[in-house]
Amino acid sequence: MIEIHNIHKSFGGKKVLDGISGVFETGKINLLLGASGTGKSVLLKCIVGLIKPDLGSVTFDGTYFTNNKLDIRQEIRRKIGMLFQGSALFDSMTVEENVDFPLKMLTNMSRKERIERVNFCLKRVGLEGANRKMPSELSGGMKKRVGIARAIAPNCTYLFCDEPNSGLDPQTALKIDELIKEITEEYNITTIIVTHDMNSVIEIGDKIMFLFEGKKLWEGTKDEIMDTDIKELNDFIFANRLMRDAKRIEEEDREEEQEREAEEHARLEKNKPAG
Ligand SMILES: Nc1ncnc2c1ncn2[C@@H]1O[C@H](COP(=O)(O)OP(=O)(O)OP(=O)(O)O)[C@@H](O)[C@H]1O
Repeated sequence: MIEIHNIHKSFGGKKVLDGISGVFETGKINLLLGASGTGKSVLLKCIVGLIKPDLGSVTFDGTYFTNNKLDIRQEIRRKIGMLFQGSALFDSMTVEENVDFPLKMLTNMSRKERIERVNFCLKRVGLEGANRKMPSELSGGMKKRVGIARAIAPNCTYLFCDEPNSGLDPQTALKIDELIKEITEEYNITTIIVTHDMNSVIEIGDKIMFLFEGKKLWEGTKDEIMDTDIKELNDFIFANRLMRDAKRIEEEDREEEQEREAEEHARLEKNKPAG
């Protein structure tokens, strides 16, 4: 579990994060949702320690991270896997070398053990045998898979993904979402995904935190998100026509159900034996 408390961050007098607190649960997909420029990526970077918050703290499974001693921060960092926007593979390295990279940097594994681990991770993301390929030979979806294999290679406890779907067609995006969800549940990882994709919310969002202009305006589950009365959140969700249609259909179904129940009730009342 990751806990953040009262995170503030400004750049040159411009407030980007304004006192954000919350909990990200283990074995769950935790989404940071919000429009462009609302501070999602900055919050993610504050959590992993790439940006130092001006105020506030982050705790990983009870261990204080922000401003803690370097060796403790490094120990936590070793447990973090990152999937960057655009995959960020090393173009001059093969797939195998890309996935092996964090193992070389972060573990004392022998070469044989590392290659076994690389092969295991490639198989897990559906890329068995792609070891010798170069990133330039891969599709966008395959690159994301290599990025996921690289992120989980050192047995990460925490997984951070910055818009893992960007640039993918809807079908491939769904497959990548499902893969991240499966891996999260299988290895009991605390996963945080930055997104503005409502499809991801509906498909895999166990817990959602909605940011607006640097503030947390709402948090809840995907089943609750369609029924809030927060204007900014509704404007965000229903800017998407498919979401408006989904909401309309849900409301029509609910009305039909209520009518059916009322008719059934009236029928039972009518047929009640007198006295
Ligand atoms: N290093 C930085 N220096 C100055 N300003 C920054 C820096 N990083 C981010 N910002 C500003 O902080 C604000 C929030 O940026 P952030 O990247 O977190 O938005 P976002 O919600 O992730 O948007 P998107 O969905 O477009 O990626 C933006 O106005 C951005 O210009």
